[in-house]
Amino acid sequence: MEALRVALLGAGTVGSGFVKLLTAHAERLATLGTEVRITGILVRDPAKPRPAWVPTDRLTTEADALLADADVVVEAMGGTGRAQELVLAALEAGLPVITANKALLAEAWDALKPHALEGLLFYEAAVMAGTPVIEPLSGALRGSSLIELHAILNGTTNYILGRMETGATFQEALAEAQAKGYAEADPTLDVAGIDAAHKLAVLARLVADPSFPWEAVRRHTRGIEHLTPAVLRAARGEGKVVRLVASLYAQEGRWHARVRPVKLPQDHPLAQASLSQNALYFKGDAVGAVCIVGGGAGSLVTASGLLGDLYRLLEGYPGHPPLPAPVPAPAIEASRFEEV
Ligand SMILES: NC(=O)C1=CN([C@@H]2O[C@H](COP(=O)(O)OP(=O)(O)OC[C@H]3O[C@@H](n4cnc5c(N)ncnc54)[C@H](OP(=O)(O)O)[C@@H]3O)[C@@H](O)[C@H]2O)C=CC1
Ligand SMILES: N[C@@H](CC=O)C(=O)O
Repeated sequence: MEALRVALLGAGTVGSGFVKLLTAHAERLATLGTEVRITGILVRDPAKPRPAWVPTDRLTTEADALLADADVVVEAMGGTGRAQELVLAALEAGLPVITANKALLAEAWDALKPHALEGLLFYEAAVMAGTPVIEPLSGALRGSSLIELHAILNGTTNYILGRMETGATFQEALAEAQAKGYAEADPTLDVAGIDAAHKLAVLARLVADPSFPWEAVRRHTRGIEHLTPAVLRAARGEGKVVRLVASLYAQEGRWHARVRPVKLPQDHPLAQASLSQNALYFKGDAVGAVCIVGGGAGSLVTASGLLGDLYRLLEGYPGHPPLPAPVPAPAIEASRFEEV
């Protein structure tokens, strides 16, 4: 049986979940004729306590040696600093990279895009965790041109808003989301809308424009820091819920991206996403409306997306390709939501 050497970058919430799932899938993976072996796990502090199933003898701080001994890199470190250096080094050496890091994908796209076009970059877990959106948007839904897309893309803020509706304060709800492993290492990225904006930038390159600039999303991003239980109660009184919604729509002949809290009718498809769940509403010219709802954050939910990509790689499929060319912005008025 062939061996596939995996270099895992990170053993935090997502990385440790990946180790657990990979172990559970060892036999099924072997039926594909490959023994998948984690050769090392890059961390900052090997002495930190880890879940029992993380093999502490494989923890390392030696990134170069780890990459030199790998067939594939699974990146669950986060950030745009060291993660960017290592991911680019791996890609430039021709190694496939599976990543959950939407900040990197959003902000370092110019450097990553040529490798994505080569089929080396797999990133299902980066948007809506293990709930599939990258694969349908870069595959089956290419048969339709985008009319508009609206999505709840951040589990932490959706959890906070849901918990505030049932009596928690903002700070209590945020602390719970952190304890459950939903929040970013810096939770400002969640509550200020930046994490949702990162994910929207990733989606925009799959459905609107392969070079959609990160800055065009970031400068139209607002978070949920100003929301209070009283605001959420008032919305309920109108039959609405307040949610952080990321939108991509056409106006005056070009694509626009927005992330902001809006009032949604309680029966809107996006409002079906509860607590840490996410939801995506895609309207295409031929397929019509498609809605995908599921887990959007957390250890195993995200690790499932990483492992799904590993299966994709082992089955011989390339990574997720951006659009080959921009989709013309249609002259159709998009849905409007009331901002809060
Ligand atoms: N949490 C979630 O629900 C989801 C997270 N993601 C993404 O997955 C990635 C990881 O998130 P998460 O697991 O929550 O983050 P954590 O902070 O829990 O884990 C990060 C891991 O990376 C290691 N690490 C970070 N920086 C360095 C560095 N410079 N050198 C070596 N090791 C480093 C840390 O080491 P050490 O343990 O020693 O500190 C830790 O093991 C991020 O990109 C995040 O956005 C995506 C979807 C969902
Ligand atoms: N912090 C993120 C984690 C998943 O991407 C979120 O809350 O959605």
